[in-house]
This record gives sequence, structure tokens and C-alpha cells, in this order.
Amino acid sequence: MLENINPTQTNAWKALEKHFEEAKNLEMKNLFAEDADRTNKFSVKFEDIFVDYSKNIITEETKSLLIDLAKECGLPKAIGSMFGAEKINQTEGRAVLHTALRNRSNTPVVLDGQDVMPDVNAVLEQMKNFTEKLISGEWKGYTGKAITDIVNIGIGGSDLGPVMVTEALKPYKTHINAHFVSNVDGTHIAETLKKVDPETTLFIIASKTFTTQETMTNANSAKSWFLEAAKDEANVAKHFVALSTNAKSVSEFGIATENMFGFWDWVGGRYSLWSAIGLPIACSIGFDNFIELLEGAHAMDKHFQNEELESNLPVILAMLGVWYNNFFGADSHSILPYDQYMHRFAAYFQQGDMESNGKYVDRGGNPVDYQTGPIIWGEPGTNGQHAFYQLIHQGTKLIPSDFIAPAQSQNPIGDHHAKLMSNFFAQTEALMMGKTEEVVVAELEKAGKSADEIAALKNFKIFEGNRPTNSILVKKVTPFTLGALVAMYEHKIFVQGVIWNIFSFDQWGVELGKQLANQILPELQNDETVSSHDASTNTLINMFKEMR
Ligand SMILES: O=P(O)(O)OC[C@H]1O[C@](O)(CO)[C@@H](O)[C@@H]1O
Repeated sequence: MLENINPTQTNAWKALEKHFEEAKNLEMKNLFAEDADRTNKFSVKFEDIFVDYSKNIITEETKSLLIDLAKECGLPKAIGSMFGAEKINQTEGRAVLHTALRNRSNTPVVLDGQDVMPDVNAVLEQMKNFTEKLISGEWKGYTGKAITDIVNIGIGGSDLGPVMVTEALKPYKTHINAHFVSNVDGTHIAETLKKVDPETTLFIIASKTFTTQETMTNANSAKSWFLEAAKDEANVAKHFVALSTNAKSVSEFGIATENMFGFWDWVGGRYSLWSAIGLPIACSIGFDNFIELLEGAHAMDKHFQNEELESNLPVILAMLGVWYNNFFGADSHSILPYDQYMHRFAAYFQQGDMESNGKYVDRGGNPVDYQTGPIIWGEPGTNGQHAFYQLIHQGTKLIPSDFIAPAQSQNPIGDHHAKLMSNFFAQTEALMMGKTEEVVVAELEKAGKSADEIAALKNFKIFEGNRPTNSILVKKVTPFTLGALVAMYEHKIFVQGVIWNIFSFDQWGVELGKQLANQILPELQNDETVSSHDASTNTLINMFKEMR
């Protein structure tokens, strides 16, 4: 079990507070000038991933104190507890075993006296058979035609992972086209159905619980649309499969048990792309590539489990995050992939991180008196540069950022990749080095500006610099590398949850809104004036009724 340790009461935290009083004035460019070996000291190469974290406001002492904090907060034991199948998702009484889904060494993972690996392998085998039949065209629709399109209907963890991965690995795409419907807004399903043909489309209903309002509504609409063409209910079996832990509700929906791909309550929704929830990924990039994705994640799992904390990638990234979040007061963290295919990567980790660590109650059940999970955001470079980088460079907020880029482009057209990468390198350099008054004045003089003009302009053109970044350079975004990257961020989130003394694997905070929506829905289904809510909500509902 995870211990209940208030991080702020540890010796390491107190030492960090003291250290921060000096460290907050450190200038990264001076640290580089003083130590030619800085990048060597503050970087890690793992497989085809190079993480340079030297552009952070840290010294060797900072790092060593952060590692002390991780140890004092019981991180090594917590890692053992997670991999050891202890029920560390305490508020739901569940183990946290997404690592078992990609346990390619197949060593036993024993939960409640039973090895889960035979079940994991059986579902993988079922996914393999299905994927191969679908891609080869052996699986036929109700008119005997092969399937060309899949529509995944799911939301949150039953959507974001598969969307992110199928987009990131588009260069590995088979001829199967993948579509994703998540929003309960009818527009999402309506626009998607315009693109597909019922004879050649397979719907994948992805829901861990098989009760989620959005997913069940979209699934029912898809079924009605399909039956308008296919008529006979018996044809559903050829066009609908389910990914779920809830066999009963799947069969009530009309999907045959043999077309259900199961997983287990020890797979959290936002950690489920490695499970049956990954079926659309396997259909989209082929089963062998899906296995490569699992292999990459497994390699990162072993690194996380076995590597010393000092050179352990998820631990380093997590502790840097703690440094900025809890000592510098940074309240957000941006993820900036310089790879167009990774355009949903930040969105994916918005759920991964914020649903995991957006909590104010500690493991003892009491409100925390320190900051927990940051706001995660980001967009691909270079689009972000022309949108929000102004604030990262010259805003009043400190925004630690991860820059991610592949050395090899999947589309090496002309000098596009050199240009993209020149921006990747330039941004982190600019964020660290800034631009001094001296340089600004010299540039303005060179441009022929008068002394008055220079005095009026110069402050706007100065960059303070000293803005922290991590650079994550990968050889190429392959299934293996993407798997390792995703697992790296997953474990970073886990480490931070351990330090912040919160439970990272439940999500009670999403329940209240769902409950209220369920109460409001019947009120929208008649024309009566509503008065059961607060004045604002009543007014809005009644206005809606008038306007519709
Ligand atoms: O897979 P399900 O059960 O439909 O849930 C979808 C999503 O809803 C949540 O429970 C809450 O939004 C997420 O954690 C989950 O990924």
C-alpha cells in the first residue's frame, strides 16, 4: 500500500525550501558557462530517446535534494507496490496493472493469488485474430463486402489514447480508415456517419463501464443508422464489437459475447490504450505494430522499475515538475511536440495527468496545504509559436515546457524538417538565453533608430530568458518509441502522485457533473418552467426552453 506521507513535513522538503532561496536567483546561462559538462550531467539516453534536462533552473544539489524527497516520500516502495499488484487505487479497492498489459516478458503478475497474464494474453490473441481477419478482408459485412472503415465510439480514456496513437502512427496505417466519435453532441456522430457506408463499416463500442451516457447515446444512434440500411438485427453481429469490462451490458446492447474484447477493473480508463481499448489502434496500424507499441512501453516499464532514481527518466521529469510546481509556483506545464502526427499528444495527457493528479485530498483523507497536479496544455510546434509562445517568452507566468521532436521525419520533403528542427532548437535556446538590453540596443542602433526611439522601444524587446525546458529528441516516432514515450509520461504522473500524497488512479471529481446532468435531462424533456435549481441555473434552463 502507498504510505500517507505529507511531503512538506519531510527533511528533504525543508532542505529544498532553504535551497530554493538561493536557487530562485540562479541564471541557467551562468550555470552553463561555469560547467562545460552540464549537459552530460543532466541528460539521459534511453533506447532511441535522448532527454536533455540541462536547461532547467537546477544545480547538482537541487537534483540530489529532489531525489532525497522522492526517497523520503517512499517512491521506491511505491513503485514496488504498483508492479507488485497491491491495491494502490485504494478508494476503489483496485490494483493498478496497466503495466501487465504490456508485460512482454510474460513473467507472472499475481493479483489475489492469480496470475493475470494468461487472461491478458488470451485477449491479445483474440485481438490478433480479429485484426488479421479485418485487415485481410476475411471479416465480411452483411452484404459480403470487406470492412474498409472502423468507427470507434468511446470517450475519455476509451477515445483519447486510440485517437492520439492512430494519429501519431499514421505513417504505419493499413488500408482500414479509423474514425472516432466521442462527443454526445449529435454533430460528432452525424458528421462521421456521412463519411462511411453501412455495408463496409464496423463500429467499435469502447467503454470500460458500458454505462457512459455519451458513448451509449452514440452507440444507439449508430445502431439505428446501421439498421436503417441493414434491416435485420442479426446483421449487427457483423458490424458491432465491444471493448468493455461489463459483459452483461454489452450483451444487453445486442453485441454477441464472442465479439466482446474484455479487460479488467485494474486497468484505469486513461491507462487503457494497451488493453482491448487499443483494438482500433491494432486495426489501424496492424497487430505487429501494436505489439511494438507494447514493447516500447514495456522497455520503459523496466527502466522505471530498475534504473537508479538519479538516472530514471520518469522520476527525473516528475521531480523537475515538483520543483517548479511547489517551489517556483508554476501552475501549468506545456507539452510541445515538433511532430504534426503527434498533434493529440498534449490532449491525451491532459486527461492522463489532470484526471490523475487534479486532487486536493491527500491519502489520509485531508485537504492538502500545497499544490498538486499542474494544468497540462500544448499544441504542436511550430503552430504554437505563432499562437501562445509570446506568453511563454515574455509573459508573467513561468511555464516549464517539454519540447519533443524526431530526428527523422516521416515526410522528408525538401528542407521542411531542417526548418522545423531549427525552430525546435532555437526555441529552447531563446527561452533560456533570452535577449539582453545590450543586444537589443545594439540591434536598434544598427537599424538606424534614434536615441529617443531606442529608449521608447527597448524594454518591449528584451527577453528575460531563464525559462526552463526539457528537450526530448527521438530518432523517429516509431510504434516502439511512441510506446516508450507514453509510458514515460504515465510513470511521471505516478511519481508525482506519490510525492503529492494523493491517489492518482481514481477520478471522483468527474461524478458530480454527471449526476446533475442526469437530474437536469428529464427537466429538458417538457415545457414546464424549472425552479428546482439556483437562480442562475433556473434562468439558463428556462431561457433554453424559450429559445429552442
Ligand atoms: O470507458 P468508460 O467507462 O465509458 O469511461 C470513459 C471515461 O469516463 C471517465 O470515467 C470520466 O470522465 C474517464 O475516467 C473514462 O476514461
